Amino acid sequence: MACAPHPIERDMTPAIRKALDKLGLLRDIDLVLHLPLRYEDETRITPIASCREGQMVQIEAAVLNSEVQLQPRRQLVVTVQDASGECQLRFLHFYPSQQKAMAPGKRLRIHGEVRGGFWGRQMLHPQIRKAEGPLPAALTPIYPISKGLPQAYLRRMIAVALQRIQIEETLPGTVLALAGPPPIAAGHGAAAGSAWWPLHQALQFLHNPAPDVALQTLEDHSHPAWQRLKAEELLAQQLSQFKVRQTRAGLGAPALSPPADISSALPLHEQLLARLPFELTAAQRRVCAEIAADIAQPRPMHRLLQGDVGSGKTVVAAMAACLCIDAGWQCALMAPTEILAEQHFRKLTEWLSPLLAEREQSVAWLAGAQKKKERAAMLEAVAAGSAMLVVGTHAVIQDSVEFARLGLVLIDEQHRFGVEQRLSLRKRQSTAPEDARAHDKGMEPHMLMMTATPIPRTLAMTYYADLSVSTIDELPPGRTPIVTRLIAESRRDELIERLATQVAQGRQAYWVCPLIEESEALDLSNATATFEDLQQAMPGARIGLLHSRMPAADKQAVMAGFSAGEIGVLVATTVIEVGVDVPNASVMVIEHAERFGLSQLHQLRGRVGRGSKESACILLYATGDNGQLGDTAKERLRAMAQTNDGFEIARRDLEIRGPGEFMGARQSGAALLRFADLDTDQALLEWARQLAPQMLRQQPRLAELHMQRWLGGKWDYLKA
Ligand SMILES: Nc1ncnc2c1ncn2[C@@H]1O[C@H](COP(=O)(O)OP(=O)(O)OP(=O)(O)O)[C@@H](O)[C@H]1O
Repeated sequence: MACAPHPIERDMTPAIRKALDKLGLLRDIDLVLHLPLRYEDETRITPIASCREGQMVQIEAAVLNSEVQLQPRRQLVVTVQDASGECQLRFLHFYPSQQKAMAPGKRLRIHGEVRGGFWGRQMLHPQIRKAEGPLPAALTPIYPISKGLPQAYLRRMIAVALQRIQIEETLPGTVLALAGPPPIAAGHGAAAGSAWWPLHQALQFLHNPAPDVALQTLEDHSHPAWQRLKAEELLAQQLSQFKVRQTRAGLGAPALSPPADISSALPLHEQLLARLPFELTAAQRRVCAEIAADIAQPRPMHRLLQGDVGSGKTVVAAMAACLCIDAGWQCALMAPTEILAEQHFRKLTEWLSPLLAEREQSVAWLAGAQKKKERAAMLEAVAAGSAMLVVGTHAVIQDSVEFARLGLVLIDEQHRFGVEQRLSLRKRQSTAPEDARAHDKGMEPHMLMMTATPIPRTLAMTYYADLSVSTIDELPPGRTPIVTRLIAESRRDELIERLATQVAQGRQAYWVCPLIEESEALDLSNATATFEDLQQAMPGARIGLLHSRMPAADKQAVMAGFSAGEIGVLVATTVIEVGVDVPNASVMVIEHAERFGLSQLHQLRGRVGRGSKESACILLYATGDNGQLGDTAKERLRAMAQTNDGFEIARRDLEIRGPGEFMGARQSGAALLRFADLDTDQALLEWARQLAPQMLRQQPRLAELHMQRWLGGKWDYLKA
């Protein structure tokens, strides 16, 4: 949908444009669907004498006095007065311009939370405006914003968009006429109204609610206007899921079962089993059988393989690749980072290359940083069909890669790839021109996505059309549980001393430095500083440094040195987060652990405890100015120390972060739920589930419009 120029675009700075882009606010419809996080009541003035402690209020008062105090710390203290009394405003950070705006004699409208104090009523960092013009008639919406985008500017943009947009109803007339939203589950807010609110009215209301509304119903999203919006969103998501399902039902896939007249003595997967230095666990055998049965069908498999860190997913992937190759089809494995892809490549080549070589077949490697000549040779082998297994990063799915007969795609850590990349790989079909292979055309490869971050079943079902799930719920034998300890940053020196002793005894350790959002440079300096510190503190040990900006060859060299046991301590940014497998490493130190998400900490911790050695994970945490760690941060870190179970950690992570963040939805662009909540809105979800297939059949135009509206560009993509 083209976007007409916005009337206030002339004041748009590049920073604002960037922020709007980041928030996906490109069309009028995106703006009107960008709903407030909360509201402030600026419609009335409360006399100072009636303000109660803890209340959010707006007062109108004149400045009596304004001074910068230096004790107990530097702050601006402003005393204001109305006809009923006085109040003190305190600002710990302030600009000279603010000081000027609050000079004695100025009349101000002041919005903030009232606190009691030794000197009477106070407000800390209230919002200040000049006392002029009439009071607004509606509550003031506070929107989610991004750096560079002022609230007031966004508010103006949304107001203009609301004025000029024509919103066509997409709920079928019969639905709107017959019944209202399903009742809200007990304990989740007020009951909804009895009829559906028209969409236009619901949007107008949510952007400008009348001041007499019960604020609670806006905050807990139980208001009928919110119900309408959540219903819309869930319907769009269900429509897209059913649509994808419909499309997929019509697709074929190669039935990957071994040919009856197999000439070699043993099928490839049995040869692999015979070569492995270990036996498969019962859980690994079970999931292998599930996958084998599924890819033997002539319709595309769409399966998630989940297993805790270190549960042995790689060998299952290798077994699946063997089945595919035995059936005469190629297999591709894609990993999100070069380190991880490289490690898979090394392992799979070690396991499979000798076996494939006997059949004049090979394993190919494709990555971004690759010599032209090598890449060309690989591409040729892939196109000719002699490279039966292709391993790499997203370079595997570039247009220049043509497979002769792609039968199976394995995606590691699927939630790190965008939905576009996944779909683009799925669309890879046989390009062979010969008639003999004409039947391969129009077929989709089977897909197996692997993850160590288990996705709760209901969530998976809601986000992915007909996804089957295989779970490895058992760790290989002989693992000793990892002991996790929380240590305050103030004890860093003590920790380094102990680590030095352990490294001298032949133990290997990772030392992970935190990711500081939006500042790769800072990340780097952190890791480099730690690297230098450790070098000084442990003159006897070899310390390695690994970060994402290093040239691929250097990364490989460092990883190889660590794998071979030559490097004692590997200082790294989170590039090692997923999948790195060095069984001898037995200590993991995570600096600023409080900045990581739970699943990420679990992934990092999973880099140790892979051998039979006793392993330890040290979560180094920094405390705030007051010497304390915040409650949520503490709760998170304690959860890590309490359990080694990835499923339990995923459950707690989901509780803390909500499904969108948890699924890595920001990057994935998956049909996201911004407003609805899968826990509290189950009745609405059920309603949408029932309506979606019916609407696709009976009102395809409305269904299409509805998806366009909610999913925009993402929907164009899913449709393709
Ligand atoms: N059945 C088994 N018995 C013994 N060792 C095994 C078994 N299966 C796998 N392993 C070994 O366990 C280690 C972990 O396996 P793998 O790297 O496949 O785990 P993963 O599930 O991919 O973990 P992550 O999610 O952390 O990448 C490897 O060194 C692998 O060789």
